Amino acid sequence: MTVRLGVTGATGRMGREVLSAATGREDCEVVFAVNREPDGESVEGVDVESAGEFESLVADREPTAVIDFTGPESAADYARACAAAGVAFVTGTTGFDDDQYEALEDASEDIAVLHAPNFARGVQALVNVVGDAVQDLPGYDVELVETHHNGKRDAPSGTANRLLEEIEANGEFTERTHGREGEAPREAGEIGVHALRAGNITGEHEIVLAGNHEEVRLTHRAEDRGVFAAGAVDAAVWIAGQKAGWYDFADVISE
Ligand SMILES: NC(=O)C1=CN([C@@H]2O[C@H](COP(=O)(O)OP(=O)(O)OC[C@H]3O[C@@H](n4cnc5c(N)ncnc54)[C@H](OP(=O)(O)O)[C@@H]3O)[C@@H](O)[C@H]2O)C=CC1
Ligand SMILES: O=C(O)C1=N[C@H](C(=O)O)C[C@H](O)C1
Repeated sequence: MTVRLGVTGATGRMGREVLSAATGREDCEVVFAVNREPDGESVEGVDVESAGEFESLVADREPTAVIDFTGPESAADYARACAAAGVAFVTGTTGFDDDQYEALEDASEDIAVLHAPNFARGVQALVNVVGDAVQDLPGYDVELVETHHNGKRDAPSGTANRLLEEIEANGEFTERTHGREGEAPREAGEIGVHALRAGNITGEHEIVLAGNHEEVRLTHRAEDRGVFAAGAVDAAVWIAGQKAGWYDFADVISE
């Protein structure tokens, strides 16, 4: 079966990569792409249409799934529109507030919704191991450093927040310290969280565990945005066969 894809945020950094990844595959077809202000542009041979046309494009072109990399407010709106139209929704957008995230969760009652703050397979592996590392090293200090390009809006990154959930799962760490300044020494139960924004860096996440005169560093470095786009297209192809519900990238990888 060929999966019919709609793409939002088509002229953005990730939208362009998604179009490049999707148009190079035989198991999917891009049936439309939209951006907020497209300016008559085409990306990878796909005409980019106005976001205002989204609902009529969905009705006319009948996508199986929509892939979204826009911003939290628009992703929540697209989730609602996809739910109304019965179209599966895959989003890699990060930086949601509680209400926006709830809109995605509500949509998953009617359609298949998959949200992943990071579509790199290596990040999923990091998510899988970080909790074990914390568990195996009780009493060690843990700090997280994430580094991204200077155009990124949200901090800490969505991936950092996901990793922090894993680190906090066993209850040893209860307080996030964002950045660090002043005179007080580090306290037990504290995780330092540091966001760097510089140049064109695609995305790096490092967890430092230190104690007992030793240190462990777990690092993921994305070398190219194509890795995220490939994962998002894999997710959209996978979700085409799924019933309404909430999914994450681990569900895609585990099959
Ligand atoms: N899960 C993952 O693996 C990854 C997630 N991300 C996340 O994806 C999101 C996008 O990142 P990135 O591509 O770098 O950001 P960009 O700012 O480069 O791209 C976002 C695009 O969405 C467009 N846009 C904004 N609002 C709408 C709307 N209502 N309808 C259609 N298009 C809209 C923007 O248009 P305009 O410029 O005109 O506003 C822009 O072209 C971020 O939240 C980021 O954190 C990024 C990389 C990987
Ligand atoms: O905005 C980005 O670029 C990225 N955002 C995601 C995040 O917030 O975790 C994933 C990746 O690190 C790139």
